Amino acid sequence: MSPTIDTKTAVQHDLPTPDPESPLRPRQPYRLSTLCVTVENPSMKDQYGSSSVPIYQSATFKGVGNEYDYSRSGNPTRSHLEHHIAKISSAARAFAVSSGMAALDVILRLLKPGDEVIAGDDLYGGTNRLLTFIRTHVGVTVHHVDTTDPNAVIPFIHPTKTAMVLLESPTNPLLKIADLALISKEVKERAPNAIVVVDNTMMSPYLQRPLEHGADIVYDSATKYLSGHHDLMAGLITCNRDDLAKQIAFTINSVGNALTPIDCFLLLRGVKTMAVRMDRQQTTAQLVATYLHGLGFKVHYPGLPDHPGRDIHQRIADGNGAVLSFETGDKEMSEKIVGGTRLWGISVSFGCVNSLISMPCVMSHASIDPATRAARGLPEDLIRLCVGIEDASDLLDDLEHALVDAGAIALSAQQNKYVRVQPGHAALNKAVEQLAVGSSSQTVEQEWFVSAPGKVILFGEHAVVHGVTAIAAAVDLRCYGLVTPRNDGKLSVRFNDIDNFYAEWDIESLPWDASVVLGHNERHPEDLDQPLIDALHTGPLKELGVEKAQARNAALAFLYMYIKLSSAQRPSVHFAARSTLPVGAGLGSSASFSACAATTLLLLSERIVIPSIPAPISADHPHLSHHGRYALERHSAEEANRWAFIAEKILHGNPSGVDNSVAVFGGALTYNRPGFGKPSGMTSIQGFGSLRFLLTNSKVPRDTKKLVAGVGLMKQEQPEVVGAILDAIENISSQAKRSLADSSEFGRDNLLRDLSAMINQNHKYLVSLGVSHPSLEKIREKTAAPPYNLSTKLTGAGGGGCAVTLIPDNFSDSAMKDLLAELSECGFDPYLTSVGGSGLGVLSPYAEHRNPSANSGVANQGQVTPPETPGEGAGSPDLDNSLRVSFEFQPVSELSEWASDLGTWLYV
Ligand SMILES: Nc1ncnc2c1ncn2[C@@H]1O[C@H](COP(=O)(O)OP(=O)(O)OP(=O)(O)O)[C@@H](O)[C@H]1O
Ligand SMILES: C[C@@](O)(CCO)CC(=O)[O-]
Repeated sequence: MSPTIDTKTAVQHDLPTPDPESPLRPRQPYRLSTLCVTVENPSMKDQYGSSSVPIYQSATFKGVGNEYDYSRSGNPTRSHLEHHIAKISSAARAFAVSSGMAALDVILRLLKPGDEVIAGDDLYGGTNRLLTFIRTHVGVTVHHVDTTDPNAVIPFIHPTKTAMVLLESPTNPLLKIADLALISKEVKERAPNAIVVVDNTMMSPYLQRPLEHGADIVYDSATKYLSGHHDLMAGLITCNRDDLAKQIAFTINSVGNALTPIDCFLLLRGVKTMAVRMDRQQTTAQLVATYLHGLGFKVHYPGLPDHPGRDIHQRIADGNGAVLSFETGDKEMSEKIVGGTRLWGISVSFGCVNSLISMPCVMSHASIDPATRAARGLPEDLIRLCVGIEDASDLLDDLEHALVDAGAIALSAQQNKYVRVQPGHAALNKAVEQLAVGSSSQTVEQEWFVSAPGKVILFGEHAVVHGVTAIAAAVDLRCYGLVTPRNDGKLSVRFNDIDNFYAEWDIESLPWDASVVLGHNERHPEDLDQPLIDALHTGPLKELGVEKAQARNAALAFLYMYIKLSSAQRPSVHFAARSTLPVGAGLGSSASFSACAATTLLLLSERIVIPSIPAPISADHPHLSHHGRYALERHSAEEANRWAFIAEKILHGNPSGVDNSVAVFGGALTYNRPGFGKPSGMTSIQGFGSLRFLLTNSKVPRDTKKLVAGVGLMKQEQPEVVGAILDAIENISSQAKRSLADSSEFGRDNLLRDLSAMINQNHKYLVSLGVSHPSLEKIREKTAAPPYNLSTKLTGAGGGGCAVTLIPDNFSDSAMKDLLAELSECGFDPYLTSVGGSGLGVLSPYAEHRNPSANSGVANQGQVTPPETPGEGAGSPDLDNSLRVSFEFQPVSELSEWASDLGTWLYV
């Protein structure tokens, strides 16, 4: 028969040491976190077995000679609490009073006139105030000494006069450590009648139990960690000595400051979660202390390796607590930081589940006069942080914002992190970010060369703006972006493809003040910063007339991102963009331009970084597999895509995001815009790469922004008609997605036949949306005519631009030649393209990856014209080694080959 456990007997076992279950396997005493949550008092069983201690909200109790008669003297809820507190404090007796100060008051009433008290010099302001009162009103002498140094205490210990030594460890707010054990021992030896009293509020019994280290009385402001929610005031006194307990009980009863029943209940409830709260709070406190310390602030926290007294603390306490303080070196700056946080509440006190920030000298310690504060080494600029249970990242983020806003830290481009701004430079704040060697903009040493593909949309253009699935793929035509240092305080751009446009600006003349500054890790909000756009139009772009709309828009997108991404460094650079794509022809030139501009600026501001070169697996194993594909990290690609989308918003008005996603991620994908109540994002399609397409540029200029807006208006005016068209296009995209996914089962011929039919169908719907053009219809007509019999649709925004024609596998070379000739005769530009290639790429910055034999100089020297604008590029320190001239003057037909010859490209 298996042994049965007599639960009734088990329940009656007193805590914390239940009887052993067997002599061979003795049970351990419960750990403190178990004790905290286990509120049981075997001698006070509840008559109904209530799970939580009832509130005996009664001033009096009936009867004579019973245990309770009047709540000032005793109350059952309070007895429960006191029993529980004694249990978790290694104490024989505990008393609950109305506040921490009430607890100290009760303790100080043990003193008589003529007694001497030794107290710390870094005490809580309230403690200090009460000590001053008893000094002046009771005739007690108080010696304030540095209790963190036992040698400073010893000379003040008088064998008969010293009646009390008042200690606190760690001290508040400087977190100084007192060796409670050593001082208790010294006091006992030198003044046997003196009592050692410890204020344990900073630690709570969970982390430190000074009675175990020789203290006679310990008190806690239970308003702090014990209750944990700043919803009650309470003080606790614990001791192991009967004589002291009797006197304390007498005082509490006489004075009438015992804790009320409801507060006893709340406090008991709080204590149950104390261990989990404190664990979380001190873990985060360690992170915060490490963060501030890493920035270069003087931080006071026993968890830091260089904290004085750390070893002593570790011997006495079980943790470092959740209060820390740090110095900024400037009181005004500290005030700004304290006022600048949102999550950290400005409040006195500590120990709450919510994080608090304060300046002790103007708040909790304001009752100590400034001279005394100075004498005790309490810095006026000290900020105290009391860490709560919020998400650590949110707390750090909030603090970082406040530090940045107050000018206490600034972004270091070299180190790619925030660093402390030395006090005195604080007033420069924003300017500090611009501080550079010799000029207000930062010196840049490196060139960055990037590229991104254009795209062809096979199904779903326009409809994708309104939530329909689009299917698109990267084409083998790309935009290239090159950023070159100038270092003369100027910023310049050249857009070769747009009338060889060139402009330059003094960096300081840019409208910095119009921009809402983003933190280093902060995302751009969904909406564009319209005041910045307006300021760019009326400022740096003012000179450009309406006829330069294309260049104006491209410059606007670039300057907008430059201001948003570079406000900390303001690098003096030249940005050049060139494309092998036709600009404004529906092949996503704007998205690939946007991806290039965004990526160069992200690299310059070090918001994205190129991963270090992996060690070769073996001498003959190449560093980079897949021709550099997947060498750029996913999160860098996502960041580049987010910023490319911002630029697209400037260029396009209401982009769906499909173009920039293809420009960054490459390949072929289905794309759904978020915000339409269905799954959004992209999925890659494998079968697309084998398809052949002919792209024919009608060369009819059009404006994507206007075309997209036109469809939007039509949808507003005829919601049902447009809604039905959108549904039909969704059907086509979904079917195409399935066919492409199943192409192996489905059969190649069937796939091509189906796709052809869907291309024709999709085009018809685009015609009904009003985005075709006679030139596009002519291309369709030519390609559909015998002997070609091909299917063609507009691609991209339509209204002109390009048409895409699907080329079946069996389409002969001679037919292709004829078709190309025919289209060219009509004045169109046909391109045979392959799709599904790489997305965003960065020319590897590592010397090992550069091709030493590459002709980085100008191809076909004879054809090259040197820069026309006098002085243009004068700021470039080292044009000989720069790619700039070669890049800008390379014939477009050779651009792609020249770029790939330069070295290894790292792709998304
Ligand atoms: N190489 C480039 N240099 C500078 N700006 C460029 C370049 N390529 C594109 N742009 C900018 O993008 C604009 C073209 O965007 P638009 O959306 O009209 O065409 P697209 O992106 O080629 O077509 P779609 O969006 O239909 O695919 C240009 O007017 C210019 O502002
Ligand atoms: C017309 C459109 O669908 C494609 C432009 O290339 C617009 C967009 O998706 O942003």
